[in-house]
Amino acid sequence: MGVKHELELPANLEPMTRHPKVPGPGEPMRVHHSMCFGCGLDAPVGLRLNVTAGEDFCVTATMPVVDWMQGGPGVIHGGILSAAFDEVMGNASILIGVPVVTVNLEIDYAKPIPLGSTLRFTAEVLGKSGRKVYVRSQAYLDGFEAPVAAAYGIFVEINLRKHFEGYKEGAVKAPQG
Ligand SMILES: CCCCCCCCCCCC(=O)SCCNC(=O)CCNC(=O)[C@H](O)C(C)(C)COP(=O)(O)OP(=O)(O)OC[C@H]1O[C@@H](n2cnc3c(N)ncnc32)[C@H](O)[C@@H]1OP(=O)(O)O
Repeated sequence: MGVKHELELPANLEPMTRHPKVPGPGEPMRVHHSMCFGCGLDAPVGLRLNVTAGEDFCVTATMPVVDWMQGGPGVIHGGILSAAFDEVMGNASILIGVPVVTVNLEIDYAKPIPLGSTLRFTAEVLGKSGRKVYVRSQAYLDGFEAPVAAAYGIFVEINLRKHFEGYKEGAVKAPQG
């Protein structure tokens, strides 16, 4: 069995528009925090995902599968792949201009993913309903036509300032200089 889930979407999806200030197709998405495990370049350990804006509500990303990501011998840890999907899908949500956090993630792992390979991700926002944003992502490896893994995520719109109130004091800061 490969990728088998389909996300059940509500009937009352709302029309979406791409935010006018997000990067254009082919341009890199902005790093939302330099110490973010998913995309930050100052994070001591992190995925350092490079996400590129696509057309409409789509993004793409690539991720080299390096040794510290190992789970089973010679293959990626499922949690690392899940974190990568989370980051890529979160970036797709940015295209509609809504600050979100993840509330639900579902992953299909269809093939073992070897260390030394490079994963290619696609993600697209499928729709928005109230505060909920529905996103799908797929991961590909050279040599396989079908996705080697896939994910569905539900993200919920937040008030950015209020959501992180009380946590920011404990935030890890980027090293200076
Ligand atoms: C950082 C910005 C930069 C953007 C950065 C982008 C890239 C970063 C990507 C990584 C993102 C992450 O990992 S974020 C980190 C992991 N996630 C979190 O820490 C989130 C923790 N959860 C929460 O703080 C809370 O659950 C909230 C604030 C998200 C929601 O709480 P709330 O405000 O009280 O709202 P609530 O009524 O509960 O939920 C709102 C709607 O969502 C639905 N809902 C709630 N939970 C679920 C669920 N598990 N599955 C399905 N649906 C759910 C509810 O039914 C409701 O639907 P209805 O009744 O309205 O129909």
